[in-house]
Amino acid sequence: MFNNGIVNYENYNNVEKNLKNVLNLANTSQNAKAVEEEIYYNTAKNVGRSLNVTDYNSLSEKIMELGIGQIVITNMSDEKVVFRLYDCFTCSDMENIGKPVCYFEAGILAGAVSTISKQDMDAVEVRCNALGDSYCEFDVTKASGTKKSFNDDSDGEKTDINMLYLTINSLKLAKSKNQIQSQSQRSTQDNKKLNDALENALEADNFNQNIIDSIPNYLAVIDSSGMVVRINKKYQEFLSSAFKKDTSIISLAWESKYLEVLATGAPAIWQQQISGKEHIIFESPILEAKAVLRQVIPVESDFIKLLLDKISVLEEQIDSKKKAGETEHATLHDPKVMVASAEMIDLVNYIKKVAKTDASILMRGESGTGKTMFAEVVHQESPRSHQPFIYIDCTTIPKNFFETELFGYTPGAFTGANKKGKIGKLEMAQGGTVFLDEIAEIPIEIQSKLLRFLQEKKFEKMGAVTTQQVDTRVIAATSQNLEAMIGAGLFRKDLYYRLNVINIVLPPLRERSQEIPGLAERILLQISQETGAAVKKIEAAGLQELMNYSWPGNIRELENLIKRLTFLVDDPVISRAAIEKELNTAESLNVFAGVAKNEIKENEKDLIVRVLQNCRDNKSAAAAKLGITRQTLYNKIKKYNITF
Ligand SMILES: Nc1ncnc2c1ncn2[C@@H]1O[C@H](COP(=O)(O)OP(=O)(O)OP(=O)(O)O)[C@@H](O)[C@H]1O
Repeated sequence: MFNNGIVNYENYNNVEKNLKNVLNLANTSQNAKAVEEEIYYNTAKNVGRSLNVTDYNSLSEKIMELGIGQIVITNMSDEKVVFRLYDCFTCSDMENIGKPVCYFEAGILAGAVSTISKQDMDAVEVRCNALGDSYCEFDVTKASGTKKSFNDDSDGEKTDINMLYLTINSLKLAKSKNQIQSQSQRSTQDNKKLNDALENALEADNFNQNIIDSIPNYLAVIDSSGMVVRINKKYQEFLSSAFKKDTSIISLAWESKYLEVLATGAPAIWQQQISGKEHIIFESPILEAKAVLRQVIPVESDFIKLLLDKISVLEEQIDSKKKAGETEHATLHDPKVMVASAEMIDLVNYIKKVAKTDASILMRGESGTGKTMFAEVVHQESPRSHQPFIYIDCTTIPKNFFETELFGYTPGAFTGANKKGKIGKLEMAQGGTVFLDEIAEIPIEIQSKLLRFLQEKKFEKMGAVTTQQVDTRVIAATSQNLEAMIGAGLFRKDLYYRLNVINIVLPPLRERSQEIPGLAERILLQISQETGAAVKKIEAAGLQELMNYSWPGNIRELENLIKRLTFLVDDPVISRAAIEKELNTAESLNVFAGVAKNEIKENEKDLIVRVLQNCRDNKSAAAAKLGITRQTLYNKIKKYNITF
């Protein structure tokens, strides 16, 4: 037993012993490490089963979604499936240690293939980064019956699944924490995803006390005032006296970073010696509940040692990059694409991975954040890159023309139709990619036809009696709130789910202001390459000014502003004063208006309000600056319920 926050490691061993007993493995001839690997393997196998994947495509997507890596099947028969796993979650950063270590991944694949093939399968890892290979390879074959699993025990299975999900989520959080240079640079999008994942894992079981009790880590929930409002059995066992709900962490003498975690929304992870043994303390936010989930994980198992090794490798990498003062770039085929923050590098690496699949993609983000540019990146990075990429701006197609634009028509399909008929854009892009920009504009009647195309790759031209099949990948983009449109009956839910197989959210520039210096530098370089003039620089205080600005027009607006400044400023260095002036003057509003004219989208209301304020509510002046008619401005004021 312990006090002053000192954890007695013996109890963790007891928990582990119990687990081993459940598995009936403790008395076998296998050594302790093998037993532990077996536990993780079997636990992961049950998770693999519970993924309920029905085919290898969905398995591939699921593996990617869980952040485990990217699988490729290299051999498949009734007896055996061989998987290669790239970017393996466990071992991708490891050096050769002479033995395979990915029993986690092996278990997940074994479980998932068991579900798909409807027979019990086991996986053996034959290649691994930890064996000196550059990827992992798993042979998944019919189970011999020697390995144990929890299949017959549904409660056990559920418990394992929760344990594994929590562990995976913890690892992901720990990993991402260490991959990012500072908390301030941390992507809100990532934070949200990770937080959601954790919350889902918890909420799925209503944070049931039985479940937290079954987790062999010490677990507690701390509320925003520092009260420990929940604690699991394992943790309780370490306290010198019985735990009473709502005890403050100070009185328990726990070192906690709950205040920092709640303030930043980012998890805190550190290592601490407790009772002479190393432990990982991991505190992550449960934002909805304004609470912090604290886990104490003994650093005794090989599993945690592997994690720590990985963390230190990542830390070293980050340090050396910082020292070198480099900005890491994800290499892309298109040199125009600028990626200048850790967050965007992660996103680009993800885009490169999903590009290799055929799944539909939904790009989301405000106008000017790069949806079109990154849709092209997906195409260029995909095996379809030598086939057409066709851009369709759905805002420019009249309602009645959507069907013929997308699907085409046969000769004489309607009065006035072209005698030769018309090939639709989906057919034109055969073998390639169609990018549907502002998909929310597609009328609901056409949405069902598009849905069928996404499901079956089949459609009928207008007026046709035969069905056609074409192999075209669809990428869609929207700056609209599709969920609200579904609620209003304007967008089909099934189409939304179908498109949303892969969801890429491009954050607005104001949320990635640390990218601005890098972006500005590259824009200046690009201008110099285009004009042949010397590359200009921006004064440091000027960059700060750019970083503080809210960029309603995002990167497009930044590009326009910098282009304008390079023409206006003769000096080789663009000063803060020039930037300030440009951001504030009527000219900058005109640039802004140039942006606005093309971008009457989600941030339109904000834009109109700002321009109206700048024009002191003079609607004629505001309409002129926005590049729209007075009547259109009135319509929009009414539409958005703008009051003065
Ligand atoms: N990462 C980037 N690197 C370089 N240029 C970029 C980047 N992201 C966006 N841009 C540039 O910003 C401008 C706007 O990008 P893009 O047209 O792709 O945005 P969008 O989200 O599709 O906008 P809209 O919704 O208005 O169609 C383009 O000129 C594009 O080249």
